[in-house]
Amino acid sequence: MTAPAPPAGDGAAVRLERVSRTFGRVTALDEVTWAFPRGGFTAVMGPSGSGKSTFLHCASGLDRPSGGTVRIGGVELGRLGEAGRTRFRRERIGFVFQAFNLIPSMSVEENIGLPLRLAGRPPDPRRLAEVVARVGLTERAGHRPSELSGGQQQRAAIARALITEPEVVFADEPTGALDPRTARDVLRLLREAVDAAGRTIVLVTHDPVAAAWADSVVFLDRGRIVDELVRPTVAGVLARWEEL
Ligand SMILES: Nc1ncnc2c1ncn2[C@@H]1O[C@H](COP(=O)(O)OP(=O)(O)OP(=O)(O)O)[C@@H](O)[C@H]1O
Repeated sequence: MTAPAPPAGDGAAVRLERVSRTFGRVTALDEVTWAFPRGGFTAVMGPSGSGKSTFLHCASGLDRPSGGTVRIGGVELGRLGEAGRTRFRRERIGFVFQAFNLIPSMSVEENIGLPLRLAGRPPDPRRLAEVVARVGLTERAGHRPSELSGGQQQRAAIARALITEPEVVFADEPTGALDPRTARDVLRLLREAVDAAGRTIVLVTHDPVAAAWADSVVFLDRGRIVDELVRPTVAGVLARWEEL
């Protein structure tokens, strides 16, 4: 199945055309064609081994597909060399992982400002303070990640992912290590980034509660997108999940 394709170039933040990834004789992604709308929040779900991580790696330029094309903000990633892709990821894509991946020796504020410093654009202190405040970490700005709770660390990681105003944020099980209440705060932040700032988010998750925060859920099975649920509810996601 294919997405109702938005107009070429503009309506889609991320566009995959017949993207495949094979590992030896295993086909982890099988000609996936999909367009992720700009300013949309999409969850990607599927059983273990269905290809979610492979999808995330190929769609975000962390890995090169065996076939097909990925375009982000109109740039075809396959045309960039290794160094070009690294730079593109750093400057135009945000990542949030289950394990937070903050740098232990840096303060919260330094971690959040890091992508801008790496891009040679030292953060304006006022804007940095605003971003820190938006994720509720003003009191913790000078602390090290180890001094923060898991939820606070993930909020810092989200601020770090958003600070470059990326084309798209890829979040890989961002609530996997959090209790349900803390998870809800993190999901609310992602939702706000879409609703208030127009960001585009692709969330890979096993969790129907997390998926129900998205505008739509796409289901992967054996390396293919097999269904989409628009305006998902937890019950709706669970019902569809049962059928996979
Ligand atoms: N580096 C690799 N080498 C060989 N096979 C791989 C590699 N990465 C993934 N695969 C295979 O590709 C398929 C899809 O794996 P993938 O990790 O993308 O699934 P997933 O949906 O993310 O699974 P999970 O939910 O368990 O993390 C599986 O059959 C997996 O064994």
